Amino acid sequence: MTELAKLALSDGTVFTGRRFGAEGEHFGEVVFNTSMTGYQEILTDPSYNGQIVTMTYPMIGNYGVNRDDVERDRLALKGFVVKELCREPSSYRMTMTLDDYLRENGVIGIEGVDTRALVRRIRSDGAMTGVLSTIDLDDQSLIQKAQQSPHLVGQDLVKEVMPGANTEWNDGLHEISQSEFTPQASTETCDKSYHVVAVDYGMKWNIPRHLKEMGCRVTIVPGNATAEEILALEPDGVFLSNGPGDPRPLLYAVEAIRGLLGKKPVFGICLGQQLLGMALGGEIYKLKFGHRGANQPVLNKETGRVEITSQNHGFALDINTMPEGTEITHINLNDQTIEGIRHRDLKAFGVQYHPEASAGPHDSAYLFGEFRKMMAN
Ligand SMILES: NC(=O)CC[C@H](N)C(=O)O
Repeated sequence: MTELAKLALSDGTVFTGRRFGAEGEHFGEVVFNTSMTGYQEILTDPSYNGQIVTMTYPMIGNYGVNRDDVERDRLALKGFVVKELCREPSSYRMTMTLDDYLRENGVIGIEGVDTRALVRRIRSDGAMTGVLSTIDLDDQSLIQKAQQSPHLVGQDLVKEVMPGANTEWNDGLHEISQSEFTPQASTETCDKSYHVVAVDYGMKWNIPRHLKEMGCRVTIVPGNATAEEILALEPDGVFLSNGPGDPRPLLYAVEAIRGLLGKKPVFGICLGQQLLGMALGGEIYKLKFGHRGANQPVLNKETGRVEITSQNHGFALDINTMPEGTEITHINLNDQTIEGIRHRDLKAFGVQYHPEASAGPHDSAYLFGEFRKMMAN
């Protein structure tokens, strides 16, 4: 059994490292995440379907993995790249090492990569396709595969991660997040048990946990549910989830959202916001290398406050295409891109970042409360 692994990029760069996790070969869009912790939440976030994720923090795996910090029961990402894997993790919550976790879940890991050099390539040339392999270690062959692999743009990656049927969601937030840092949403109890239908394009579970914690009844429906199917459930509000890939091919979702606008309050997060923006008439473009991390500064234009946010996206709404009636409520302070929109008359709003955190700061958890207020009025 070989211990080596290689990551080849479509620009011809090859990184050699040591294998951990599963063996095999996968292609994906190579992206980077700047979070210092939260690797288990990142690994289980379905929005990484189709991507090979590089962690910029130099040591990963030091607290192992546990049963609770999961955003889904399946790993959708295509590979995991780290500078140094911690082989002697320690945490009272730990049930397994990261190495074993990736092996059990069939995800290839590579360690010993100069992640700073890799990130500089992605930052200067933009996100690109790569191939991660433990079975083919021939540079030229891997580069060729990276160049011939399909690009993530234009593909519907939601259909691979969305659920097949409706389900009820019953879990609140984990006890560990109920400390002195308790998210504001959980302190806002509903005066009545609002029924939220959550459209699942690959939803992170901390979102329905927040809604449940607030006292809502939560029904999860597949990402391809029609407006009629959603309205038949008689929701008080509709939530549009995060999800993987390019939003532009997801015309079935845009059509469903158009059928809901003006009839029910709508709240979207990340992909959900992008689809909401498209339904309102806005256009999407691909960012050069995206925002992925747990400390992205966002200006709330209404309050003037800066929220430190958790993010994971490679596409964005084009600020110049947002139609009349749609306000830009939040702006990214690093690159001035759209981070939040609202249409008052249609009772719809969305954010590009992740108020559910997991992992990340809880500055924006108030947005779940905003959704509750919208359902109340
Ligand atoms: N986390 C998400 O919902 C990501 C949205 C979309 N797939 C993007 O990359 O921009």
